[in-house]
Amino acid sequence: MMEILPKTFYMMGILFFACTAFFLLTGFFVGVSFILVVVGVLTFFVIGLAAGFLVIYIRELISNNNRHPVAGPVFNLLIHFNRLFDYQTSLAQKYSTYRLITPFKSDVYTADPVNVEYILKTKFSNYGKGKFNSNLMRDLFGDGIFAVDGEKWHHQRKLASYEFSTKVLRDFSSTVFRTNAAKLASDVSIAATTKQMIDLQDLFMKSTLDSIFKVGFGVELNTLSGSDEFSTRFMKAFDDSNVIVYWRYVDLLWKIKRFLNIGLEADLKQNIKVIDNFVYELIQQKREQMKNRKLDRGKEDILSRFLMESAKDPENMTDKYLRDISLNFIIAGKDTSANTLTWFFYMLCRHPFVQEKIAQEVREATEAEDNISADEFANKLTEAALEKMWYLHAALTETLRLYPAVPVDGKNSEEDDILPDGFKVKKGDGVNYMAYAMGRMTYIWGEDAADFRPERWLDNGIFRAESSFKFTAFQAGPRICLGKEFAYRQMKILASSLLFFFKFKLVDESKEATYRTMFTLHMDKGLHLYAFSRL
Ligand code: HEM
Repeated sequence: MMEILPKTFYMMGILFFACTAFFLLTGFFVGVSFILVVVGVLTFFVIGLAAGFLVIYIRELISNNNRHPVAGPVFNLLIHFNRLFDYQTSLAQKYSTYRLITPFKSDVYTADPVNVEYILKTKFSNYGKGKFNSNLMRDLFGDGIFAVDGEKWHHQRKLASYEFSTKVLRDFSSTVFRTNAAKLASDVSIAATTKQMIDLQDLFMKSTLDSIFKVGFGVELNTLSGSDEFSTRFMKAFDDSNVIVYWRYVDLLWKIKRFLNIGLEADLKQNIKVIDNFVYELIQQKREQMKNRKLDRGKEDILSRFLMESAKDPENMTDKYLRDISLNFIIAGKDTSANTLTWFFYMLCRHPFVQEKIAQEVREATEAEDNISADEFANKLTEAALEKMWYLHAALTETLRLYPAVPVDGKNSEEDDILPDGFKVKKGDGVNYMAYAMGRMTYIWGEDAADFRPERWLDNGIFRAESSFKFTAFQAGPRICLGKEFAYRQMKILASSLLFFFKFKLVDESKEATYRTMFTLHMDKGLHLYAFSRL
């Protein structure tokens, strides 16, 4: 019955379409206007498609094919786009793993740590980014580490892993973070003295962009000082592209719009031009630096390492490939840490007791005096001092549990498979793990899952990590985030500098913060605060 039903509907659809075409053509010959004919044909075409999809949907809904429960059609994502991650959370409360039906395949969404471990580690080779994700991301991410699998991923991962593990990079990055933390504290100090409102998200974005340029590419950017219009344009183009490319997941017509160069796709093209100019200029500058041996740190930054590789293998490591690699590192290094810090300060304003506790911990760990300057204080943020800040570490982790910088992450199934929960996945299905929803599940974190409680991460005052398949903010398995340690160090240095000198309050306590739906969990319209000097 199940096989006959859709075939009958398809036949009816074809018959319906043929009759329509016949009548419209007849109408055309007897003098009905061409526009009417086109509109008529298009209308019936859309109705035909909708009927076809309805058949597929009903079939998936009622068939008992040992597949995950159907939570709805993929169009539900479009309806709930502005609150997408909360919509996914509400579904995950009903089913730990569920499916959304698209016209061509199923998209599986899971919040089950056992399935997550299977996808990200046990059967890693079956769950890559896949063609679907790569095609969608390619215009912006190109062949960078976030968008590729196989040989290209291996190559980039290997070179970057080596770079991240060196002590030189670690020491140099700490120095850069301290310098930027002192700059940030000075900026906030001016706002505190003049009682001006600040957008902390904007300041964090600038600060983390400056850091990734200096550490990753050995280039001074200084967006925090606001002097460079070129980089400000780049940041705006970059954020807007992130939103538009994410929108493609719910826009079935994006390829047609790209072909016709209309709507958001036309905007994306313009934005990518701005981004490309910026990144190619960076690569050019870097080449000059290396040629003239003006590079003070020689081989230690990530871009230099890739440029040296490209000199050995110019055919494969083209400028376009270098552009992709660099851009993916900017995405990785800028938004994730800045967004996490933003939600962290939002949580501290909502929980002033936690804010005070961290300020006290910072004071004790650094043994800093009240009259210290921002630069002197930054120098007190040594590795030893940072290591003593367990409560701060726990509060950042608690923030990432509730507000993971990458709220949902998509893979693709290469072959038919069965997940550990016993349900089937088909070749070509999307398989996503939902870090945002997982952080809110009582079946993972207990009855107080929705509460912000840094204490849940502490055992006798010492930080206790959880399984990376349960706390998935940094992904897990062979593709686990390469910058995790780097990110914690940067976030701890920036947060402790601000909390030592200032107390923060929301400008509007009554307003609940929300996100702008995109790849990263960006706070919509920024984080507007007042800072008050503590000293
Ligand atoms: C709070 C901060 C951060 C969070 C929550 C975070 C989270 C993640 C997540 C979820 C992924 C997997 C993304 C995917 O495959 O689609 C990832 C990958 C990655 N992250 Fe991070 N990240 C953070 C900071 C950083 C920083 C600062 C860097 C570098 C400077 C970095 C470098 C990378 C790289 C290179 C990958 C790709 C790994 C691979 O595919 O093998 N991350 N990160």
